[in-house]
Amino acid sequence: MVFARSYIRRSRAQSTIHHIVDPVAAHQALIQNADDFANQPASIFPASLAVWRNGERNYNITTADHGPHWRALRCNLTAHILHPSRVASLAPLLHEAAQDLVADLSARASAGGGEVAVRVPTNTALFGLVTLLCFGDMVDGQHRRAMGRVVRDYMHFVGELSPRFDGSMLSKLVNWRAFLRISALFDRQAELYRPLFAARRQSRSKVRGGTVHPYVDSLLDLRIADGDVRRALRESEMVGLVFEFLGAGTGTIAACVEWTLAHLINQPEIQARLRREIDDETTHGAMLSSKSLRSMPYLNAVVMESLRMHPPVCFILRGAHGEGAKELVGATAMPPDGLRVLFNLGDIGRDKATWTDPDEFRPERFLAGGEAENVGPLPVPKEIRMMPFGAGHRHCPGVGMGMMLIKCFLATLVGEFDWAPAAQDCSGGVDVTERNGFLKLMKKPLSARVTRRT
Ligand code: HEM
Repeated sequence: MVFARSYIRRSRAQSTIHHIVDPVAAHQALIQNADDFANQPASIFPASLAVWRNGERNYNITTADHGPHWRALRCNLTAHILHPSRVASLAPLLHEAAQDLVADLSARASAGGGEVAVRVPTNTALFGLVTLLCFGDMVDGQHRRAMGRVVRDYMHFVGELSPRFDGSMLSKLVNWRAFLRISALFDRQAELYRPLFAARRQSRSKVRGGTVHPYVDSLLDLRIADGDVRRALRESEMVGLVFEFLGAGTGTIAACVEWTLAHLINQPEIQARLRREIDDETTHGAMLSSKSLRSMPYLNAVVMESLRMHPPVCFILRGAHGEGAKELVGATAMPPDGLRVLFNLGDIGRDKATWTDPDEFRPERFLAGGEAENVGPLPVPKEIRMMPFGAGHRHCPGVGMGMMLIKCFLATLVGEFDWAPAAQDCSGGVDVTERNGFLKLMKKPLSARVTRRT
């Protein structure tokens, strides 16, 4: 009986989630008390799903505890594929992927009377690019589509499950079907990636004349400390890391592109101003270098405003320890696994005390003289005003590549097409209602009327 009562108390404390919805509290937690807020809670979804059936933990960077193992994995990513010099040299590949998307949208528009759905083709183009960055050019179309389906289904099921899952045992039992489905997807990814690991182990042929250094090569070469020895990564660890890479670099960017186009359709004067900047920077259809993409202030302002209003990752969940954390969230006890603290990135970006008319899409606020002139994609140590890429020790390592991809795709799409509402949206404008799941997506996926510019 005593055991039962203490178990109930413990599981209640563990399933309580403390919500942080304003930038000041987020700053106190993630910057001022960064060490206390450096982990994901061990027991909660999706970390709990990271345990394979054989009991081996499927660590990736997101689920690894703050410490030497996490540092080694994260440094491997940032020192190789995400190193700023490598990212800058990828401009031709990004241009190629964006041009493939233009061709795909043109074909779809011709077949669809001038109207296109944006989400699926954008995701497809991005997935092709991240697959190339991950494995090189040995993945054929069929294999790539199968991998894309697994990533998409995973995000769908996790998005469905997240709102009704609180990490408790009861919740696991109630949702056992969803757990089995997700577990089957883990098995499927392993099946799909293993032959590619083997092929890359056998031959390290140059990819695109040496411009691309596949992520998987760096994983094969990596040696991590394990007790007294240094060892190679296990295949199951590589599967988790590859899956993280493919997922992180696709849906988030596609979501931001879709949200931004929706606002540009609703506010044609902003679309026209952005197009003028693009036309001034490049001749029609020519490649934009990474330097050009960085030096277009209005493009940057449009992307920042979109990320402020609709951060593609809706929430960050942290497992917090320490007295500072307890005080900050007003908890009376510290559960053995730590406190669960959820940061709502959407609410933080629309905080009324921080932003003027936060629900208005107004890119000008990010230009010189605007209220957010100095705000960048990552918070500065002094304050947080928005945090679409997170903050603190675990901020997104893909911020540089993410910003460059979003800008490249948007500049290409706005330079190549005029964007107008689809027939169904002509009177009321595009509906920008949000749906929070694994990602913050448009509740009604964007369809638009596109006209190719000549
Ligand atoms: C628009 C694009 C992207 C957005 C909005 C985004 C957003 C985020 C956010 C909010 C986090 C959690 C940060 C935190 O806990 O403080 C995160 C983590 C992460 N992101 Fe991104 N991300 C994007 C693109 C990318 C790309 C392109 C990659 C790599 C290819 C990437 C890899 C990761 C990884 C590995 C983590 C885990 C970091 C850790 O726990 O140490 N992301 N991202």
